[in-house]
Amino acid sequence: MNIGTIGHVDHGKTTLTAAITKVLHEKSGSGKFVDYASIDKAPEEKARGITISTAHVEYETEARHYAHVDCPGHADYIRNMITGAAQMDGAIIVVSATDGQMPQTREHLLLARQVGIKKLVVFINKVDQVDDPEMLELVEMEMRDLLSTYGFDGENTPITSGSALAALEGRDPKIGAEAIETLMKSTDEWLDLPPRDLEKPFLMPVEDVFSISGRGTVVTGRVERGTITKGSEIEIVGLGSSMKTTLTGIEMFHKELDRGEAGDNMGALLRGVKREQIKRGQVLIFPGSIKPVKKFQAQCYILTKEEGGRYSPFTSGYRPQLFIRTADVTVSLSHLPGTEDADEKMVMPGDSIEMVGELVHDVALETGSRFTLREGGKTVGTGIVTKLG
Ligand SMILES: Nc1nc2c(ncn2[C@@H]2O[C@H](COP(=O)(O)OP(=O)(O)OP(=O)(O)O)[C@@H](O)[C@H]2O)c(=O)[nH]1
Ligand SMILES: [Mg+2]
Repeated sequence: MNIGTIGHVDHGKTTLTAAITKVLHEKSGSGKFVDYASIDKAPEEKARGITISTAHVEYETEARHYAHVDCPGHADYIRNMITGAAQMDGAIIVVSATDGQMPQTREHLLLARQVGIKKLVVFINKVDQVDDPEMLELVEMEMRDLLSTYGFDGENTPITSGSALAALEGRDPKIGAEAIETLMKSTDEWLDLPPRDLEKPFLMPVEDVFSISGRGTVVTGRVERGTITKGSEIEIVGLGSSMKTTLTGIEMFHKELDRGEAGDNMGALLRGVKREQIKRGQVLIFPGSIKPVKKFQAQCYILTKEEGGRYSPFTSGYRPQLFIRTADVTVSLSHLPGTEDADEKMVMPGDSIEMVGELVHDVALETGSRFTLREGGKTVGTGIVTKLG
């Protein structure tokens, strides 16, 4: 399962990450201890044209194997969560007992919600610095309220209090190692495993279309999710046209097969479809599983000029190209309904902002779909769909 630490700057995300690897390693001998310094000098990676620093560590409880992401700074969290550079199926939100919730606590919760994280666990950190038990209760109560405000189950979300630093330094086991064990037990029990790609409805983006004489039309692409068998009904949607047909053949590496699945590069032979009726950018799907749309809302991150993005701000009506899977369609971006001074309000490079998008052709989008915005051959932003229509 993919998880990560999120929360306000300095609240102890990296210390906690190191502490988890230490406590779990010492408890069972599995995994390996990754110290603070090696997590904090996170390597850079490139996702959707944006450079992000993310540290990946792995550890194991009795129940699960976790791949865990920790980012060095707030901007990296924003970019990571919007681009999905490192996916999180669940998260540990870290909040310092000395400060309580802070602006980035709220911002990360909102983003977590928008990227489709359904459940979180809470770690109230630095309890070694708080003597007043009422203070802890207050932080906990406020966190429950805040979780509910952002659409999580505030009432039942497990909250663990402890000290990541004590655990890392091997002292005060009650607030140290034992608290980490309680926290990990709560992640095992509360966070749900995501559905595997294979279990989702079939989807394959159209990369190329060929006409093979005597056989018909073949579409090539990489299956994004689900499985498909020869003879299945499928639907081809997006870019202004949609139709149903039968998949009469599956070909991989010049071999005829009966079945294809997520990750496969395949050629799909389609019954009664002409080459001109299909184009790159459409998707083959399990019939009815996605309705293509023109209008949507999305949380967008606009690159700074240092990141290779725009030098200047833009206003409502800005029209970059939206790239998703193999599709490339012009989109008009505007502020959400009800935004004050929506006509003049500027979006600056470096902003993370929710906007309305209107595409010139419909595209197979879902909440959680990720896309890139480009202009004049360079990436200017990235986004994740939060709402359709
Ligand atoms: N007293 C005390 N200090 C802690 C505890 N956990 C972390 N700290 C200290 O708090 C500071 C920030 O910890 P980090 O783990 O770097 O915090 P972070 O959330 O990763 O910070 P950023 O990545 O910069 O957002 C460091 O000086 C830690 O040693 C704790 O349980 N008790
Ligand atoms: Mg950190």
